[in-house]
Amino acid sequence: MKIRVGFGYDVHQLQPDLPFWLGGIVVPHTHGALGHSDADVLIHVICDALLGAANLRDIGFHFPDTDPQYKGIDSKKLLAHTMRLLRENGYELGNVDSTICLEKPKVNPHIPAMRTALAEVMGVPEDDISIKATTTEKLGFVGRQEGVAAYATVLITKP
Ligand SMILES: Nc1ccn([C@@H]2O[C@H](COP(=O)(O)O)[C@@H](O)[C@H]2O)c(=O)n1
Ligand SMILES: C[C@@]1(CO)OP(=O)(O)OP(=O)(O)OC[C@H]1O
Repeated sequence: MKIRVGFGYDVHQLQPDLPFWLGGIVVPHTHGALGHSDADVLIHVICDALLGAANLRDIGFHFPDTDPQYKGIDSKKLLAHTMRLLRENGYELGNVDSTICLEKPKVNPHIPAMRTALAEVMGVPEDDISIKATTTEKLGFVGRQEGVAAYATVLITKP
């Protein structure tokens, strides 16, 4: 069996009065993430980690932010498409581990709903998706609440 790993990193600005899409759900907050899509930074890093693991370039290659068809798109659709690409190339997901870097709000109460949403889109058990969160102790752009960052690592397998 072939086993490969992939890694993803992404950042989005936070702006007032936008819906805060994160992990496939809307997290109640005064600010939301700004992007060409719905700016779901957690989904974007999972897509990038999956694409990287299969050596299939990155999210901007498959879904360019110059293409109007992706304007405001629900990132769950990008994740579903990424999983199709992965499976077409003979891979299946082993597991995802991820970290959201965000000063406020606390996202811990929302992590179960994010795992449920992502597992459904990806067609995998919830147990295969780990989501963690950390502040940056008020340091940097995350600490100043100017942005949200995320990291993901995935393992994929091919029989
Ligand atoms: N936006 C966040 C940030 C953190 N958490 C949870 O709080 C714990 C402590 O965070 P520190 O940055 O102070 O280490 C962290 O382990 C998370 O469980 C959160 O829910 N939402
Ligand atoms: C998802 C895409 C496409 O709508 O747009 P953004 O929401 O700006 O996200 P980013 O992670 O900057 O890059 C990928 C883009 O191509």
